[in-house]
Amino acid sequence: MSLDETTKNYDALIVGWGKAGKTIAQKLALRGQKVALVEASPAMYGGTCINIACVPTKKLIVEVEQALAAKAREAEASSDAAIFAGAQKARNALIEKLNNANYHMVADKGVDIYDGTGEFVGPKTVRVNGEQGAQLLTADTIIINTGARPVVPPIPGVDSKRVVDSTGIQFLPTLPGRLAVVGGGPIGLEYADMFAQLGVEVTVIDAAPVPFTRFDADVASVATDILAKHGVQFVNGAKLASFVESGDGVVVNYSLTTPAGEAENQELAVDYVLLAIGRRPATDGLGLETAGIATGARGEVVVDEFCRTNVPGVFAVGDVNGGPQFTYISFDDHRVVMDQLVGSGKRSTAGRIIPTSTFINPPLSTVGLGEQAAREAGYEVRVASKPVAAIAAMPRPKIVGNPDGVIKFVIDAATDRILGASLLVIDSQELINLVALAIKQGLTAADLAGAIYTHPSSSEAFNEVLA
Ligand SMILES: Cc1cc2nc3c(=O)[nH]c(=O)nc-3n(C[C@H](O)[C@H](O)[C@H](O)COP(=O)(O)OP(=O)(O)OC[C@H]3O[C@@H](n4cnc5c(N)ncnc54)[C@H](O)[C@@H]3O)c2cc1C
Ligand SMILES: NC(=O)c1ccc[n+]([C@@H]2O[C@H](COP(=O)([O-])OP(=O)(O)OC[C@H]3O[C@@H](n4cnc5c(N)ncnc54)[C@H](O)[C@@H]3O)[C@@H](O)[C@H]2O)c1
Repeated sequence: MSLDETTKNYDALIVGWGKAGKTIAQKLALRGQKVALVEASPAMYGGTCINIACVPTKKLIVEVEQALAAKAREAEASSDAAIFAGAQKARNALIEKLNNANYHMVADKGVDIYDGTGEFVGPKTVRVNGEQGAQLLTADTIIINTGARPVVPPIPGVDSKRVVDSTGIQFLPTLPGRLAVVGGGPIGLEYADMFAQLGVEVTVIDAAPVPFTRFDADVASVATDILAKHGVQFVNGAKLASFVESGDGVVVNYSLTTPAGEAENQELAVDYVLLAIGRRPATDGLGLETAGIATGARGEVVVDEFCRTNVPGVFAVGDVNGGPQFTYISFDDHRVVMDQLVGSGKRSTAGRIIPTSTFINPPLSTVGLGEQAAREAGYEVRVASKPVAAIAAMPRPKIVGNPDGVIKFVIDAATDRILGASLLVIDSQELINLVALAIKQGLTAADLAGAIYTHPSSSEAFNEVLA
């Protein structure tokens, strides 16, 4: 949209092209409402997930895995660098298409799109600061959907061009020989595993005491071994000090604590550093104070279980409201807000069962309570667990050539109800959704064990593990 000096009024205004916001924009426009969407950058039409996060990272991972599998079969092997370059090319082609498709998905439904950063200048007034100038917009309903940004620690050398974030690493000019991944969360682990499988010397440096620290210890140990087998090295309990560029590389300086409690300085020379130590709600510069919209300690917009801020008519959805940072949570936030705007107003974020998948190879997926957490919650716990390679009733991992991993269920011994699961196995990004539904419906281990599954599939593991 071109910008002019008069204030434009809308029924609904969405600030930031996130998953929730773009879905709400389309639905309200189809209902005949006058809707505007403000996005800081055309390169981000469609939001973080499709442009720089979930989709491009999984495209890179899949391309690399498929090319490596082909390479293992071929007599004439392509180089790892060529495989990486091919994966980048495929990634770029896909993302360009999706960015364009996302633009049309919204614009073609009659939503007015404004290029520029949105900034509140009053409780119900947003100024778009664009290249062409400023534009004032008002609306009865305003939805903040600005996502999150990488956390950047205030340490020397952090602005080096050899220190890249989860976006920068997708555009490395060549495959590095040595990579330090600072942060062993999902971003760090997914990239670490992919680059290690490409023959890169990868070291994950994390502040947490052990790798996969948020998972059950036995599952974490199997996952750590698999990544170690792929070539990933882990440094845990690290305190980051600085990055120093040196020649064609960069040195990571950090310290470890000795058993005597003393700090021991360490350094690691690499070609690049991927910095992935978390993402913070993107509220800087949004003018929330001017609008009187409350924020919390991490900068998140404070909302209730209906995604409502303290200002009537203003909602915050997705990463910016400080909830779990997943695209599907943003999608669910959209359902909550739509129910407020045009439904019964009853749907809320309370009581969500939230599965997760970390796309290492094989993927590690979880839902519900871990073993320790279940015990701490007072349950008498039964654990049903089996290494994937030992599950006779599930030949699929052997068919596809990846029998690594473990399947573990945490069950309430008193009722036989499923409390949680950790699935480190091929296809777990699909299986975990079935388990999440089972937990939501209060199903028992016997229900899942007794179900009929197709063959050869991955879900038939449940016949055996839960028997
Ligand atoms: C590398 C990576 C991999 C990930 N992988 C997965 C995955 O596999 N599965 C998964 O579920 N989640 C994954 N995530 C998390 C997921 O990407 C986010 O949770 C999700 O995209 C958040 O969506 P959102 O609706 O909050 O907003 P976003 O999609 O983040 O959109 C926010 C938009 O607002 C714009 N914006 C910001 N400030 C302003 C402003 N002031 N004015 C106008 N526009 C503004 C931004 O440019 C952006 O386009 C990943 C994240 C990263 C970084
Ligand atoms: N597959 C998926 O669903 C997927 C994939 C990628 C990202 N995401 C989402 O994006 C979010 C952000 O991911 P992330 O991996 O950046 O963050 P994270 O918060 O999940 O993990 C950050 C890691 O960095 C470590 N860390 C924090 N400060 C540190 C420091 N100063 N020095 C060393 N280590 C430090 C933490 O111990 C932790 O292991 C995730 O929480 C997740 O919700 C999801």
